Amino acid sequence: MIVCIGAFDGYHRGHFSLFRQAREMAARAHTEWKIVTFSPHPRYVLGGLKARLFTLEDAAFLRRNFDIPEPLEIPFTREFASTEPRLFLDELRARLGVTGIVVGREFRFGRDRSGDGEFLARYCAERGLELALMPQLVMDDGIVVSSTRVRDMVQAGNVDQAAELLGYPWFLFSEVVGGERRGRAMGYPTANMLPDEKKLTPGEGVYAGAMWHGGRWWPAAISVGRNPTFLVQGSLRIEAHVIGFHGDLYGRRPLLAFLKRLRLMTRFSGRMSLMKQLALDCEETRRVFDASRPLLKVFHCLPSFD
Ligand SMILES: Cc1cc2nc3c(=O)[nH]c(=O)nc-3n(C[C@H](O)[C@H](O)[C@H](O)COP(=O)(O)O)c2cc1C
Ligand SMILES: Nc1ncnc2c1ncn2[C@@H]1O[C@H](COP(=O)(O)OP(=O)(O)O)[C@@H](O)[C@H]1O
Repeated sequence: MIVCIGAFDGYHRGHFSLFRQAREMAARAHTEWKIVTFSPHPRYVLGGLKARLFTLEDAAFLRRNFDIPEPLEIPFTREFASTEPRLFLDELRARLGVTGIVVGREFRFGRDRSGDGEFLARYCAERGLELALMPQLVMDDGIVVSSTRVRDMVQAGNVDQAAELLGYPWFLFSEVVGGERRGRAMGYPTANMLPDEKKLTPGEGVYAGAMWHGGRWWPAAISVGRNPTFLVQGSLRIEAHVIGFHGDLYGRRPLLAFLKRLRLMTRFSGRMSLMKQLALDCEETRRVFDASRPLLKVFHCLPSFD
């Protein structure tokens, strides 16, 4: 068994290069490969990580889509974090029959983060295990691909940049719940997406996006904000006007993909000026949606209903 060890908050282009390597090593050795990961996310337990890029449901969808085998999820606690690296690997070998290891070069694990590349090289050489220490992937513009970087981009509203690092648009699955029913009266009904507190929220603003519903993609103009035109201290909401759609979404759990931020949230003088702007937002959303069709094709394993 070839194991690919890491924290994995969803999967980005850097992870995919690790998986390619693991797949190749497994094929050469006529064996299988598997991700070994930790749950909850180590940085959530040790501090620093408040919200994830992707929920466990999102990650399961990504694995189906990208043909990634079911991972081994090791319960992560503070005690576990101080396991001797050698002990951790001895147990993993006994459990899975490990013949090779693939990790990112910057990966550290175990007591005092002493399980580093140097340790792994020694451990593997002494036991005849194959080891691949993969360098961090760097984009053409010099940006280093990492989950932290993608999280920062999504939180800053730079979802188009995030998509470049991920290899697919950042998305969420969430239940559609009722709102104040103002949208319909303006001619722009919006599906209110129930936020998941474990998942991060994109920066406030208006986005061009796409919703997968009823077996097809729809262009969706998305608002992430507190409805400042109508409310003084509204709560943060994610809502999507699905362009060209007429029907009921309450109680559904569609996938909403974020393609590009179009503008910041604005407090308009009234509903007429907001409606004028919404028409422009929808026009721009259609344009971005049409240009993003190749990116959406990356998702080829979508549910036929939701
Ligand atoms: C594409 C889009 C852009 C929006 N932009 C703004 C905005 O700039 N300012 C604002 O106050 N509300 C904005 N909204 C939110 C509307 O105020 C909100 O959809 C409306 O109040 C309906 O609320 P309801 O779902 O509770 O009926 C936007 C909504 C959409 C779909
Ligand atoms: N094109 C559309 N985009 C989004 N939701 C739509 C659309 N057409 C119909 N709907 C339905 O209308 C609801 C939103 O209407 P809206 O008046 O904004 O009500 P609410 O305030 O309850 O969200 C959605 O949840 C969905 O069921």
